[in-house]
Amino acid sequence: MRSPKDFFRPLAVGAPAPVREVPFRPSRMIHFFDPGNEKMAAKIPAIAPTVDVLLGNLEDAVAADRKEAARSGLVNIAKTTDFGDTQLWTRVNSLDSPWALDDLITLVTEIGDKLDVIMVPKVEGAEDIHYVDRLLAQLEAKARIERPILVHAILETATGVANVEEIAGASPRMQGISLGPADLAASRRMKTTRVGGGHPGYLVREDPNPESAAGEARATFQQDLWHYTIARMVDACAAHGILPYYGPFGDIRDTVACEDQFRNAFLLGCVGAWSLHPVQIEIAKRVFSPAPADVAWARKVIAAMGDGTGAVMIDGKMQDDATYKQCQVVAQLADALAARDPELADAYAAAEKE
Ligand SMILES: CC(=O)SCCNC(=O)CCNC(=O)[C@H](O)C(C)(C)COP(=O)(O)OP(=O)(O)OC[C@H]1O[C@@H](n2cnc3c(N)ncnc32)[C@H](O)[C@@H]1OP(=O)(O)O
Ligand SMILES: CC(=O)C(=O)O
Ligand SMILES: [Mg+2]
Repeated sequence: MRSPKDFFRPLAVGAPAPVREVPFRPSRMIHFFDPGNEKMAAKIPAIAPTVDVLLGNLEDAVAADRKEAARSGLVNIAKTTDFGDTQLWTRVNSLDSPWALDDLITLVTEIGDKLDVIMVPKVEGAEDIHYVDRLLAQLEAKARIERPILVHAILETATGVANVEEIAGASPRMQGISLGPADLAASRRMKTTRVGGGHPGYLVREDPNPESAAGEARATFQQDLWHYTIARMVDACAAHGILPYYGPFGDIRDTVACEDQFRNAFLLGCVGAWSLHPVQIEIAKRVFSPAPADVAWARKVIAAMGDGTGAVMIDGKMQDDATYKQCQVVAQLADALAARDPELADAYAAAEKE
């Protein structure tokens, strides 16, 4: 294990210095597209200003015989598109695949200056991040990249979940972690056949009422299959100063359940989710932007609390140091999003005047 003193030393001569803090950049939706699919790729310049992150996907959902087309398509799009202040990420193939090495070599040397984050699938432990970390440093040095490319891990194997804390802290490059519910379900041998979301069979049932007739219907309540993993991922990320994300919701037509799943993740601490289809962009934007009324309330509490100590009553609710800190989380997120999103800035300003 490296000495803590060496943690922030570049891993190759000529590589840029690692970041000491992960910059918070809005990333409410990570919009996936297949760069080798001409129809999808043609839409990217128009989609770019509407999303926080565009991600050129090279892994699952790209057929084996289209891997090279996806890789070269991404190089071409990155070189020819003006992304404004929208981030460009990629998801490379898994480290045990025949494509991962060429993905990393090609992308960093050709478009490394355009890439903000590389998402690594099926990360199982710190050793996977260490491998990518050193290789990226060598490639950055070779390509004379001036700022480090960050790394995002997908949590999608049982072993990865067991090691999530060490993954989160494996490198100063670690930007965040996304839940990968589809591969994780397979890895855990769950008996689902979906990409994220709930399942009607995973439920609790109210107790029988001894006063009622036998056979009377008893209410059931569907439970969240992902609660444990998301909460664990959020804690690991918060402990290491990196960002947690819900991943994909595969039932594209069920926009209501998608919104619910995204909101559960938002309330538990996630900063964004993946959009697989254009219809999911607005859902993520709505859910991962704090509601104007909540922001106005947070600012009211902060103003009333002064230095944050003591206890006060506001509208019948006790406020103290801990609610003050929660309100700061909401207000700081709102400030960061409003700086990027003028419509949201207007909505926040209007709510404060009410
Ligand atoms: C478990 C995981 O790993 S999840 C991550 C991997 N999966 C992905 O990345 C999937 C990305 N999304 C997709 O491939 C597609 O959205 C699909 C296959 C789910 C649905 O695609 P379609 O059947 O074409 O959907 P639909 O007909 O509604 O598309 C409408 C239009 O939006 C376009 N479109 C669909 N998805 C996207 C996208 N993600 N980005 C940009 N444009 C898109 C389509 O090309 C189509 O264009 P057209 O009107 O010019 O024909
Ligand atoms: C996100 C992803 O890759 C999965 O759910 O498997
Ligand atoms: Mg997966």
